[in-house]
Amino acid sequence: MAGPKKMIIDTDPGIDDAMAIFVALNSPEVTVIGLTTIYGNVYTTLATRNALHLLEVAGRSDIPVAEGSHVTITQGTKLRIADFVHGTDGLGNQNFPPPKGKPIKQSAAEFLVEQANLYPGEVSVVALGPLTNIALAIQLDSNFTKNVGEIVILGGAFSVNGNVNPAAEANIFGDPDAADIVFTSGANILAVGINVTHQVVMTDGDRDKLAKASGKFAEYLCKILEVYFSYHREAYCTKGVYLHDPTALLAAVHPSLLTYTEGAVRVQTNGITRGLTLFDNKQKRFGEVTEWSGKPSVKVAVTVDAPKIVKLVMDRLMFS
Ligand SMILES: O=c1[nH]cnc2c1ncn2[C@@H]1O[C@H](CO)[C@@H](O)[C@H]1O
Repeated sequence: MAGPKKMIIDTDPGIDDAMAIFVALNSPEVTVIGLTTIYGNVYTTLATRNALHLLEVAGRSDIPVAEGSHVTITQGTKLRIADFVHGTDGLGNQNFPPPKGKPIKQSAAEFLVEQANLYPGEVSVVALGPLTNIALAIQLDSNFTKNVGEIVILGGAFSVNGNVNPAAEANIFGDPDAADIVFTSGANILAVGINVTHQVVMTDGDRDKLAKASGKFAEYLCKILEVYFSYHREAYCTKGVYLHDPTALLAAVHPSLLTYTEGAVRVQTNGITRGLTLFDNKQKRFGEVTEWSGKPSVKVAVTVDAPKIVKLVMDRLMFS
């Protein structure tokens, strides 16, 4: 029998990132072998600080944190930071003390390449932010796409509106050029877009249950969740929050909870639809060569067993 799946979480914590990291740390099916950091919900420096902090909260400072890129793959420095979703500190404006730990010397891309080389075919990368680090790993080592077991991407809006604007989902919008490199790289990819994660909602009632639980993850999350809930009330008029990152994480742990389709995905890199993810469903055999022709297929999630995902998230956050 194979042991637990080795997992690297590329993350921009982020309130739903914190939930996903805690779920992973409480999932016996996986061993988290490292966190790599990226901008998105916060700038990369703060993402690193938050990643170290969350591991300290969990009592898992043994897990290495490798800092990722501070700029996009095209050296862009005008980043879109979603602090209005997560608070200016990324973790619900709680002013937590700085972590004691430090990131390792390797960059995120170097760490990803090293671990994929060390355990060929065994490492699952769960990418919860813009895809810059993953694209850098692909550029750093031409064998990375073969060595990495799978890349589960939280990102894209497949046949639905985005959440940055009608075209684009936040993680893909964060670095569309990197996303296009990753989607066309030939790696074993599963994309979990907001067409799926918007079906997975933690309700106000679930949050009340979490508040009554005594586990350390539940206790911590109840301190930081309010900012995320109030953003959803205002932006979406929902009585609850979307479980984006935990859903992608659990897609790596229990793939049978989702269904998916396969085909090439390209990302629009400029214009008003910058960040748009476009999937070729192969229902038409095009007479001409297109920008999708000959590109490797990826898996794109289509349906999700939302009640089971919510239950797993709740169980793993309440009993810790
Ligand atoms: O409305 C939004 N704008 C920007 N980012 C968002 C929004 N809602 C959630 N996220 C963040 O982006 C990823 C999903 O697209 C999630 O990681 C979530 O934390």
